[in-house]
Amino acid sequence: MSSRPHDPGSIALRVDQLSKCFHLYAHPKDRLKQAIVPPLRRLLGAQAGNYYSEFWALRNVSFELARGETIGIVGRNGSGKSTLLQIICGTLFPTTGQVETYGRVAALLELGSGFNPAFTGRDNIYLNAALLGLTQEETEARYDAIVDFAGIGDFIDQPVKNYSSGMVVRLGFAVQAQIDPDILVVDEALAVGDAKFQAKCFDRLRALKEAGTSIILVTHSSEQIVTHCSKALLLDGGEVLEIGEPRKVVNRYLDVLFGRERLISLDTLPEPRRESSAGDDPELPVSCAEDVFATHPNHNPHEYRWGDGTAQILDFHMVADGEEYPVVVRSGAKIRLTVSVLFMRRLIRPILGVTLKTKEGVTVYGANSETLHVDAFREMGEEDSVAVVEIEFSCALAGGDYFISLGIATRHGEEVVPHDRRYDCIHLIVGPEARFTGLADLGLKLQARKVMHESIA
Ligand SMILES: Nc1ncnc2c1ncn2[C@@H]1O[C@H](COP(=O)(O)OP(=O)(O)OP(=O)(O)O)[C@@H](O)[C@H]1O
Repeated sequence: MSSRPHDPGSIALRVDQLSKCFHLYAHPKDRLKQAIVPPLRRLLGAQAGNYYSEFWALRNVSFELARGETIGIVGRNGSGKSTLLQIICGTLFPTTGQVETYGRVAALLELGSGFNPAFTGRDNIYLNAALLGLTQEETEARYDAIVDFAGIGDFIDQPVKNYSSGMVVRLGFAVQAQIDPDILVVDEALAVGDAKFQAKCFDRLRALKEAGTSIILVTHSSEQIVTHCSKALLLDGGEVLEIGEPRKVVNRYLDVLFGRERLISLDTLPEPRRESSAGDDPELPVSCAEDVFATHPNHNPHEYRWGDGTAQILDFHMVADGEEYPVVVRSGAKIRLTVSVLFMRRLIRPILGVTLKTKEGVTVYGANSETLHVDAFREMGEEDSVAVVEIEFSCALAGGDYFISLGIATRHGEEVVPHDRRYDCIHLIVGPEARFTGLADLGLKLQARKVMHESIA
């Protein structure tokens, strides 16, 4: 681990081939044996065995972070996120590999990290700031801003042990974020604060980023990753599974969380059998025999598709205000989507899901045939049959780009088995709309009436 005051160009952090091995002891006494026996045996020239088993929490992790860049780190519980952060912050040593940081590193790692519970909030501010390398004068200059940001009122003169967990996080974030660090590490701690405080923290993170601070954000929230990060890294079993564009990494993370991992990719999905008993019905706007999904204008060529292929979403037809496959949709238009699903094998109680997201990946709406209690769809799934599904919704959205995802899955107990997931497969462009601001049209009604002075009297 090395920390340098000047950055070579624009790099704030370089993690190179980082690995961390923990020694696990089956019994506490094995730790003592390990400290004594192997060194003795080696001294006597004998072969020395070990009393522990090795556990690699991180393996060959490499990435770089530029100045002003925000990286989101995601992964299941136990995937190695905290271990990585601790090594970056210098509180844990790597087994092999290197971390180079350029400038002052501040970290909000866990509740109250760095706080002495017996001291008051005020004392802890000075203590923490000193640990982060600030002089007494520098801390005094920032003191009011820190207290103001934390917003914990008179509690600032109480010992930290009397604080609620939310108050500890507030003070912790206030100190770390007001000292203008070069690298700020935020580990899930923000999840403890209330929504208003979280919004305030993200405003502060935005200001820091603009001033050149690089941020490492560990969170289980996919939305935070796509909204706040310029890139993301997915850890699984201590290894980097994916790094790059946040939306892509988050999609992969969702696979890992909900889908047992990607089973069959788009390129290797088995060809639908053309002799499907359903055949093609000229009365239907969608094909029931061939996968022609990608031939339509609204198809997104960058869709992310995976599943085990035992059911396949073959085709879609979209109409908005009577126009087929519209280039631009009017805000408020009625959209009708017809989708065909081919069951290659018998599936019990299939579920069809629909999600609509902004281009940044924020979910606007999501529902499926189970949550909507569409009993008719539960009965589908006979081998070689095709289900044709009609979906209708009102496009009450602000102008902009949106993506629709479709998915077909079944449930085996708690586990969801994905058969064909087509993330972001349909691109929807909503035309500009001046009636409202924000994301969705809630149909707000505003009425006014004039009340004359006489009628008040
Ligand atoms: N000191 C330790 N000794 C032994 N094993 C450890 C130690 N610290 C962490 N581990 C193990 O290393 C793995 C990675 O742990 P880590 O806390 O980094 O995961 P994480 O991704 O942060 O998980 P979470 O999302 O639950 O916080 C886990 O299997 C954990 O049990």
